[in-house]
Amino acid sequence: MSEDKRQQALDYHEFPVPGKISVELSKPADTVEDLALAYSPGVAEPVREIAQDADNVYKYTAKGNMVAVISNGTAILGLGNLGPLASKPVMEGKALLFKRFAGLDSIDIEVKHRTIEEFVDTVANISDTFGGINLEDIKAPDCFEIEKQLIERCHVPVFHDDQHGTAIVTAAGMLNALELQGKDIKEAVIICLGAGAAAVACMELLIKCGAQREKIYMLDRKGVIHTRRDDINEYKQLFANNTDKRTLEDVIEGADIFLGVSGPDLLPPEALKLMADKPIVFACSNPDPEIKPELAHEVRDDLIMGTGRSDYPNQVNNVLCFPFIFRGALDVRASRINDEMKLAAVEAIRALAKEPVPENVLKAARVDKLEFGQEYIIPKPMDPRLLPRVAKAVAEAAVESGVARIEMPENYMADKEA
Ligand SMILES: NC(=O)C1=CN([C@@H]2O[C@H](COP(=O)(O)OP(=O)(O)OC[C@H]3O[C@@H](n4cnc5c(N)ncnc54)[C@H](OP(=O)(O)O)[C@@H]3O)[C@@H](O)[C@H]2O)C=CC1
Ligand SMILES: CC(=O)C(=O)O
Ligand SMILES: [Mg+2]
Repeated sequence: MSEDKRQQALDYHEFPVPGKISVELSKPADTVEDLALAYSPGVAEPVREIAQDADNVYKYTAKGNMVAVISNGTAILGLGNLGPLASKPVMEGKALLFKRFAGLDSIDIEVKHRTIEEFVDTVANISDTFGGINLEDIKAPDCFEIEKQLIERCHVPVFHDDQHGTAIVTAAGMLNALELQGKDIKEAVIICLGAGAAAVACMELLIKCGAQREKIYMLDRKGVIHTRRDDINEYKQLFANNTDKRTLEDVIEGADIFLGVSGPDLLPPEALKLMADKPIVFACSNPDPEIKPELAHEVRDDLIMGTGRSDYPNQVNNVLCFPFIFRGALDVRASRINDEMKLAAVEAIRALAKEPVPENVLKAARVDKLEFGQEYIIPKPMDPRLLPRVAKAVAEAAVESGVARIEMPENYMADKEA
């Protein structure tokens, strides 16, 4: 990032007030009458109602529209384990996106802890306060155990965004990119650089979309994950390939897909040259991708390229999912976010990229034209149609799969479709 842009980013966060979120009141609190309703004595009435029937909490408090963004700062974007406090700007950023794109109130919570048990206890003990829990930037393999335990213990949806939000958006973009490149997911040879939270979830969801496990080569810092390695955890084990290939260069020759969910500049241009015709490269590490798009386009003119960033075409980033999947889940009070809801989100995101793009989206994206093709495989985050399309698809899937605790609201999202 240039010095100029760096300062701009710091100023954005510092001025006119520090940070990116604040709390606003939804009720008047000006007069003695207002205060007698908002606080003592009036507040005792909803207290009594909730004590009698816990469901009344959705009627009388902000719970039903509130998501907690919770991190321990152990895998902050691709910057690594920089601790809970340093993760705060990212978590405030996620809260900003929840509000901006889905109207959901959101608060960031950064947890200092020693053991997985301590983290899980902390989150489980406060979870009833919120309509949903969005876990963020927690490193693998801890994230898998943490999410599993929290799903068991919490009464509201728990969703590790780096796993499932990333996987949903990757699958949506990948299916479109494969279609454009004329390739079949069942035949595709897939290289996944990174073997953590995002990698494991992305590969599992691509398999649900038709990818063949044996055609996937996953790599961590030590190279290819293969069946003769004895240093891999149970999650990497699921992707141990029975192969003699050991390095990125070994596996990438003739591959159709490269997904980077690892770190900056880890895909050398020489390796990209080895890929099959019409390759797909999603270099999703933030803020710095596994290969810069300029460099990738220099060595290949037949590729479809995506990154996690806002300032290049094809932003493959979980922002296209998490605001909307929570919106849909909360609006039907889903008890969990299941595979049916995830696959519904994939299809809804994917389908939107094939529709004509409205003028206001072009304006916000600072482009003259966007048309389904190499440079536009996935919607822009500021596309207002994402909210009604994805939230509705998710809510309907929740109802149909039996995890919704209330019925589909009448004319759900109709006003947002205009
Ligand atoms: N665009 C998007 O929407 C998203 C992008 N990401 C990006 O994906 C990356 C990983 O995030 P996440 O999965 O949450 O983090 P994790 O900490 O869970 O996993 C990181 C993985 O990257 C691997 N890795 C790191 N450096 C190298 C290297 N030099 N060579 C090979 N593998 C390497 C690690 O290997 P090992 O297991 O050996 O330590 C580990 O498997 C980050 O850059 C993040 O920004 C994540 C989520 C969403
Ligand atoms: C986008 C995101 O969540 C990440 O890079 O971690
Ligand atoms: Mg993240």
